[in-house]
Amino acid sequence: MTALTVTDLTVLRGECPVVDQVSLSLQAGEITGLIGPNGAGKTTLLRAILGLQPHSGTSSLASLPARQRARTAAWMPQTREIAWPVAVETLVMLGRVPHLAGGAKPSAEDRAATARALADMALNGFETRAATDLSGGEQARVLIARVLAQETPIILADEPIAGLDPAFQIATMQIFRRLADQGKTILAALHDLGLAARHCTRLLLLDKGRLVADGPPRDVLTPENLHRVFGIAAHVMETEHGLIFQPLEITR
Ligand SMILES: Nc1ncnc2c1ncn2[C@@H]1O[C@H](COP(=O)(O)OP(=O)(O)OP(=O)(O)O)[C@@H](O)[C@H]1O
Repeated sequence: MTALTVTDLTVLRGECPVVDQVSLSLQAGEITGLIGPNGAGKTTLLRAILGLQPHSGTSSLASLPARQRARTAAWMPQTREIAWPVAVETLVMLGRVPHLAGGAKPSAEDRAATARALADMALNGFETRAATDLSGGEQARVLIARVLAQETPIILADEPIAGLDPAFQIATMQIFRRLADQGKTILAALHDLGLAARHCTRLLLLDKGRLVADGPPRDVLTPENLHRVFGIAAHVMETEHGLIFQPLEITR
């Protein structure tokens, strides 16, 4: 089942397209990594897909009314600023806002979804702590928990594992995988090509705003693409643990 359709999406900064006629569709059950070098347009593309960025072309998500969009897609931005010393549980509960009728108090289901999300990110015991007092990685886990609590069919995340230690990076990718196996659709911008290779079912490779490759990780992480787009060579190997990717050297 198609969960998201994007057609000819273009974002201009001045005269210059930073997202250039991107078309794609994502299916339910896919965990897709959006990869590309710094400045390739990953954040801009995700924001345009969500309707947060002026664009031409169409995104099936951007065209939804705001409340329906918030019930359809959860968004984890790259900037992780938590402005207020709000309790962790309260912050995660904010993910339930799209599900509440105006002015309504959280229901038992809202509390259960919040508890599940806190447990998924190993935040039991953190509930009453001020989110601003946590470490950077702990704050990232709180913000992922808020996304999980939203329980939307689609999750868009910009560098969700940046700043997490290796165990939480793997745990987060495994949670995304579990959600995809339940029929949800995950699109995450990722710089760690090793985790992208191992955990994503599909990779979208963006270069200078253009989608230059789209397919299973082994078909996208080719020596040609790695040299042309990232300027690196890497060791890519099928193993019993899945595809292993190790960057080796700069090629230009
Ligand atoms: N507010 C802005 N004004 C002008 N140009 C911008 C603005 N935000 C981003 N850009 C430019 O748009 C291009 C794409 O930026 P974007 O943040 O989407 O890239 P990215 O692939 O997410 O990069 P990174 O991996 O470094 O996070 C870059 O050249 C960037 O300099």
